Amino acid sequence: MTRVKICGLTTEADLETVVDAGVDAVGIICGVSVDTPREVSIEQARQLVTATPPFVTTVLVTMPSDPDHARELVDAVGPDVLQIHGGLEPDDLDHLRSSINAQLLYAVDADDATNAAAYDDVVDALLVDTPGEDGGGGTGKTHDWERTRQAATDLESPLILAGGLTPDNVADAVRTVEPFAVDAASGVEADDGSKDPTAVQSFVDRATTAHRTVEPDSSHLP
Ligand SMILES: O=C(O)c1ccccc1N[C@@H]1O[C@H](COP(=O)(O)O)[C@@H](O)[C@H]1O
Repeated sequence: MTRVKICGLTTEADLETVVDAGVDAVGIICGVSVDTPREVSIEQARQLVTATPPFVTTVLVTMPSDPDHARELVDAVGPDVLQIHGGLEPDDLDHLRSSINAQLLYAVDADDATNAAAYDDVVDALLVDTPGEDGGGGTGKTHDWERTRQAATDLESPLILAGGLTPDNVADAVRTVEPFAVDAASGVEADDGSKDPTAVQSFVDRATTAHRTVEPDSSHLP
């Protein structure tokens, strides 16, 4: 079954919303070089990680200036997984992975998914996203899922599909790409930026049942 991560929690109310909906992982954004309403302070990130119940994976999403910066954030926040967006080289990630007490996930640009192979051996999972020009995520933009599916066939690492996923398109995305997991930030938010309970529940339900959903057969209709 496809796993679900919901990203960009900023409050304990968001945490409760997504945990109640049955997510597998929660994303907390801290230390990014782009302007985003989803970024929290190190202290808030640590509190959200601490408040997360057992059996829910905590993911620290960051854009470190260098591997030392990433290590400091992991030590301060204590997540289960570190998700890196931005320009670290495979060698940097290889060293980083062996020196942190967390698994490592690297976000690759869907426009450059062939580049993912260079990172395949040095991370625990690859996330394919539709980043902005500044390299950050949370753009709410989808990409060519067929191309991502093709790129994924050559990869050993579990693939996490991100970029513009919503309750309306996630089932189609799962059936097209067949990812290990899906990840959404902006597509499940209310107007005030909080995680919308109805949208989050619908996203989880549709992502996890996508392969069971049979499209209505209209071939017999005139
Ligand atoms: O969400 C952000 O603001 C963000 C900022 C900087 C790096 C990553 C960010 N979010 C990640 O972007 C993708 C997809 O977001 P969306 O669903 O298109 O809004 C997701 O992996 C988030 O973890």
